[in-house]
Formats: sequence, structure tokens, C-alpha cells
Amino acid sequence: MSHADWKKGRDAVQPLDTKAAARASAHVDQLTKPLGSLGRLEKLAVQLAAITGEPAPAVAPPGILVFAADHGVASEGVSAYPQEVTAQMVANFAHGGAAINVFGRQIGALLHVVDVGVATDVDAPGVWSKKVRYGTASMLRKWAMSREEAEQSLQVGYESAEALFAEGAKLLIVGEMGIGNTTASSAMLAALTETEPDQLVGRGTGVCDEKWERKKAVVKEALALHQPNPADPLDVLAKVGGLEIGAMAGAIICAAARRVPVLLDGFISTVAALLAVRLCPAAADYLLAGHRSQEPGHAHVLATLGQEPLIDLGLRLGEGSGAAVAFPIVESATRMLREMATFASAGVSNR
Ligand SMILES: Cc1cc2ncn([C@H]3O[C@H](COP(=O)(O)O)[C@@H](O)[C@H]3O)c2cc1C
Ligand SMILES: O=C(O)c1cccnc1
Repeated sequence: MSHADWKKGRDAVQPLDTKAAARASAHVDQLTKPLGSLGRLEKLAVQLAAITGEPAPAVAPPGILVFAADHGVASEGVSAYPQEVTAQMVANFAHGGAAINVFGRQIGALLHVVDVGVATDVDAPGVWSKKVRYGTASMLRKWAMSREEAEQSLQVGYESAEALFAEGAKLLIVGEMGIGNTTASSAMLAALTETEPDQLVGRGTGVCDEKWERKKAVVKEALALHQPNPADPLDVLAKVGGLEIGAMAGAIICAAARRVPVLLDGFISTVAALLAVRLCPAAADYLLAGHRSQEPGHAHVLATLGQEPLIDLGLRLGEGSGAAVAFPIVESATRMLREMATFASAGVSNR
């Protein structure tokens, strides 16, 4: 596989299939229910037809990729938990004990964990080993990673998604694990949207007031130091980003290139989606927002992408958990299209 597949994928993303959408829309209006009565499920069904190019699309089985990587900025006291939790959680994913394992099993998902940059060697069963480097550098001192490593992280995500789709996944959920990654995501979002960091930086895993202030100061200092160029998404990723964030963006670009719908999780995965869209604007049409996270920057990035999430349960975990919980709603939309009787087939009087 070439190192630049993600670029080929980026250039191959097609516009939505309006013919499939029109056929799905006409079919929805023939189903045995008052016109428009399944509300947003109807819109979702038509959107999924437009994405997949299938008038009766399927989204099962869904596929989940959990990308794990460490952040040098964790050493600046910006998380409520220590850096070693990243590797420990990777082992937990491998043994099936994390929230995403539980919700993934519940929805019959294919799930893979990918080491794209954990700070230590990972020796956990089944984890895909695609380490670009051992954690990023602290953005407060250096660029988080080189531009080349940023591209490699995109490529890791792209390749991982290709492997997942080869296994038969019909919808992509991207999740992540990386202590410190709400700091990196906030910095990326502030840079990409040229927004004041104070409005975006939240408490992540639940930092105290003192650490929260420190976290805001770290983001501001790093942006002042590196001056990432908002018009150059790879520059933003390299200077203040994260390896798992790049990988999620690469996976999203692959999904768009394959006409596979993407169901976004929380703050970090949605910032990765914004990165993907800045690299590949046509990918925006392939995104669905699963849930609204408690993290304050999430509302801003969702609005920037024009996305309205399906559920709001006060979650703030990541890993792909909120997307997995929202997935049954997406599946309901497709099952409505595929399984409901029409007025004609059921002999029900239409108006
Ligand atoms: C046990 C544990 C499991 C997690 N699963 C996801 N995260 C989430 O929290 C981290 C981001 O928050 P911050 O920027 O404050 O470090 C990421 O790893 C994210 O996936 C977790 C965090 C912890 C502690
Ligand atoms: O919204 C998220 O994805 C999130 C929020 C806090 C901590 N980890 C993840």
C-alpha cells in the first residue's frame, strides 16, 4: 500500500447520489403511516440513500475503529488522569471491558483498536499495531509531530478503514483513546475556526478549576508559539494535533470515498471530522452526528459542520461510545425503508 492512499481517496470522493435519494423519498411517502409522521427518521433514510447510492441502504453491521495515541501535552497537567491510562485502557479494550466494547457488542459491531501512537509498546491481543511514533511532543515546547508524521497518521486511519470495510462494515464509527486529547482537539478547533480558546476548552475527563485555567493557558500559549495556519489543515494537525485525531480523519476520508456513512461520536471525533472536511470538503456530506457531548467545544464544531446530533444524554466519554448508543436510531431509519409495508402492499387506504 502506498503512503499516499489517503490523498487518492480524498480526490475520489463523489457528490451525493440525488437519484437514490429521490427514490428513497418517494418510497418513504408510500409507507403505511401518515405523510411525514416518522419525522427525522425519514430525513435520515433519504440521507443514507444519498450517501450510499442505494435506495434501500443497510448500515448493519456497523464498524468501530478506536484509535489510541498519547499526547506530550499530558505532562503539562491538563487532564484529570495520568498518561499511562491510555495504554491501560488499550489493554482494557483488548479484553472487552470498556464502555465501547459493551455498546459495540450490543449493536453487533465489528470493532478494532489501533495503536497509532501510544507512548509505550503495546502488547495486547488483537490490537492493530500501526504506531507512527511514541506519543506526540508537548505543543507547549515543540510541534506535536512533524508534517510527515501528520500525513502518516492520516494514512494509518485510511488503511484501517479499508481493512474494516473489507470485513463488511456498512457504517463507520470512529472512536479514540488518548489522555490529553481534549486539549489537542480544543487547540485544533481554535486554530481551524479562528475562535477564542476560552469558549472551547472544557473539563475533559473532569479537571478541577485550577487545571482548567491551566488548560486554557496551555492552548493559548501553544497557538501563540506555533501560529498554525487555518488554511493549511496539516499544519494545524502537526503543530497542535494528535496522532489518533489524524487517524480518525483519514478513516473518515476513506469512508466518504467508499460511500460509507460515518456516525460521529463526541468532541474529539467531531474535530477529526472537521479536519477531514478541511482536507476534503466533499466528505462533509457523508457525516451524521451521533450525540452532543458535554464538552463545550462540541456545540461549536457541530455548528461549524452544520450537524444536529441525534441524542443528548450528557455523555462525555469518547471511545465512540455516544455514536454506538445512537446507532440503533440510524438502523431504525434503514429498517423503516426496507421492511415497512406500503399502502398498496398492505391494502391500507391512502388519502
Ligand atoms: C479511564 C478513562 C477511559 C476513557 N475513555 C475515554 N476517555 C476520554 O478521555 C480522554 C480525554 O480527556 P482529557 O483530555 O481530559 O485527558 C481521552 O482518552 C478520551 O477518549 C477516557 C478517559 C479515562 C480516564
Ligand atoms: O466528547 C468527547 O468525546 C469527550 C469528552 C471528554 C473526554 N473525552 C471525550
